[in-house]
Amino acid sequence: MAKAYDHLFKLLLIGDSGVGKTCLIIRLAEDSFSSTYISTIGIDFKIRMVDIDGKKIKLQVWDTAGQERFKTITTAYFRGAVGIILVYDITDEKSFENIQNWMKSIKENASAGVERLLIGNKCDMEEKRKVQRDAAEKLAKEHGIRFFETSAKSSVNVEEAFSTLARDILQKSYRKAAPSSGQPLLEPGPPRKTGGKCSLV
Ligand SMILES: Nc1nc2c(ncn2[C@@H]2O[C@H](COP(=O)(O)OP(=O)(O)OP(=O)(O)O)[C@@H](O)[C@H]2O)c(=O)[nH]1
Repeated sequence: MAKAYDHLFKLLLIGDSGVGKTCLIIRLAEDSFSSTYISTIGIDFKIRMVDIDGKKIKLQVWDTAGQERFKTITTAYFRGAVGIILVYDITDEKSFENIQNWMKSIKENASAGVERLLIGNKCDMEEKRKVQRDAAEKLAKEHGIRFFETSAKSSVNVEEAFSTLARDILQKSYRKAAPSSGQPLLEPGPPRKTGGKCSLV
């Protein structure tokens, strides 16, 4: 029987409580949204298949609890992830400031070559914006990672963010498999600058 997928990528979403991690995963896996807030207890995951450059990728997306009291449990899952998405809420300055702490936590707990991506969620709430796009772009650049503004509610950039991360991981795995060539074996993905535009801005 043919294998159902070519690669399995374990991804992890981290960020303060209430920024929309669960909603982003539900948008990705089920294409739905609920405004009822049920804080995640511990950790959970959902599956989504994506097709990247003709490869079937099974994304196993882990949802962590943002609350401080679950930190010991959630950081234990960092090590197994090949990709980590750091999420803040564009209407919540504190959640953006805390991205630095989440970065530190990745350094302390995740595997060395883990691929990271920054998301500013809730970009449908432009009138309540507290975090300017420029500031987030600058932070992403400093860390050499990509940045997207998303809305789990309005389904803006959610697919794009996850697909881009999956593509970057895939490219990296091919480079690793053929280190002597120094070239990716697949077509290169989009340019490495920060990407994504909240179309509702
Ligand atoms: N307007 C708007 N609200 C959102 C969006 N994403 C999430 N929310 C709302 O924000 C609240 C928190 O969302 P969750 O996805 O539960 O947040 P979380 O980051 O998983 O929170 P913890 O589980 O406590 O870590 C809920 O009321 C959601 O409906 C979005 O893109 N736009």
